[in-house]
Amino acid sequence: MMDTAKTATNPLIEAKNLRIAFGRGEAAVEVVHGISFTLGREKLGIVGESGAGKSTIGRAIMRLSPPGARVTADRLTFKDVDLLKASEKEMMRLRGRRIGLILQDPKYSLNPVVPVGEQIAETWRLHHPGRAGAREAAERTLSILEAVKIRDPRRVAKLYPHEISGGMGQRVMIAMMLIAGPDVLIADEPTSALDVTVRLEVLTLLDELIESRGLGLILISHDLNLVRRFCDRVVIMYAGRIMETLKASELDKAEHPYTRGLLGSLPSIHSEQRRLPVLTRDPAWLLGAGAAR
Ligand SMILES: Nc1ncnc2c1ncn2[C@@H]1O[C@H](COP(=O)(O)OP(=O)(O)OP(=O)(O)O)[C@@H](O)[C@H]1O
Repeated sequence: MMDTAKTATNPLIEAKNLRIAFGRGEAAVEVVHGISFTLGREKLGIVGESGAGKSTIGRAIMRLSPPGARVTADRLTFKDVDLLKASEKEMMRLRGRRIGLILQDPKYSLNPVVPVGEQIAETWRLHHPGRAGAREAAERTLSILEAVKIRDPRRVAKLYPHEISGGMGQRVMIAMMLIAGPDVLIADEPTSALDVTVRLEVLTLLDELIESRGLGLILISHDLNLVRRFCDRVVIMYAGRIMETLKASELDKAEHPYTRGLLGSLPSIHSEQRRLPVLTRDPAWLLGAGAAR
């Protein structure tokens, strides 16, 4: 599948033949098998079952792969920065500042002993060292809390992470990522821990912020239904390979058997007739069916 002109001309992130393996020498196991995709100023979903390699890809882009991981690619870039070759100092500037990461549970990302407002203000100061005034940081914090639609931001800013709900925690995380002024957000199952109503609220907010600020979003999820609703394009992954890349609006027309299987697993009045295919063989056989790399 060809990329749209929007993403092909000026990608924010480009991965070409990205491979990720864990372990060394003969014991090395490749879990991402040479995948390629681009991200423009758009919402790109990466969907697949557990173990497909989605989170591993997100971490490789941030260069936060665990020790023992080997990441290689013909190209892995953020704008003109080579993410495989950039110095650690450059990566520290990129992370948080230009590429924000939102994980499933804000409890693991927030410092439990610091009020949330202070953590957001600290992020602002870290990324704007020349303008480090405490007053400006506090004002920016209140205005970003308002932007993520937190009511009574002055009160909330003083709360500790354990005093806020899961949905509020994700709003705080989004605020903390946005205050740095990034180009790209990577959200890895950002709403999986939330109940349905709050999930929709948080995704709608994320959607509005991405659109109004013209950012690129990679939304990593096992939930095709959610991704098709919020994303412009969808990368369908299975066992470390991209089966197919499609516009979300074209998902219904997908011909690839794996995508059709995933679609079939969505609840419908005919759901008893629609089953996920059981993939017992190497998924390479599926690649013949019109898959993008
Ligand atoms: N640190 C690691 N060491 C060895 N193998 C790993 C490591 N991290 C991930 N893997 C393996 O890489 C593969 C991809 O895992 P990954 O977490 O990226 O999948 P995922 O699609 O994000 O799944 P989930 O939705 O369950 O998070 C899996 O087979 C997993 O066991």
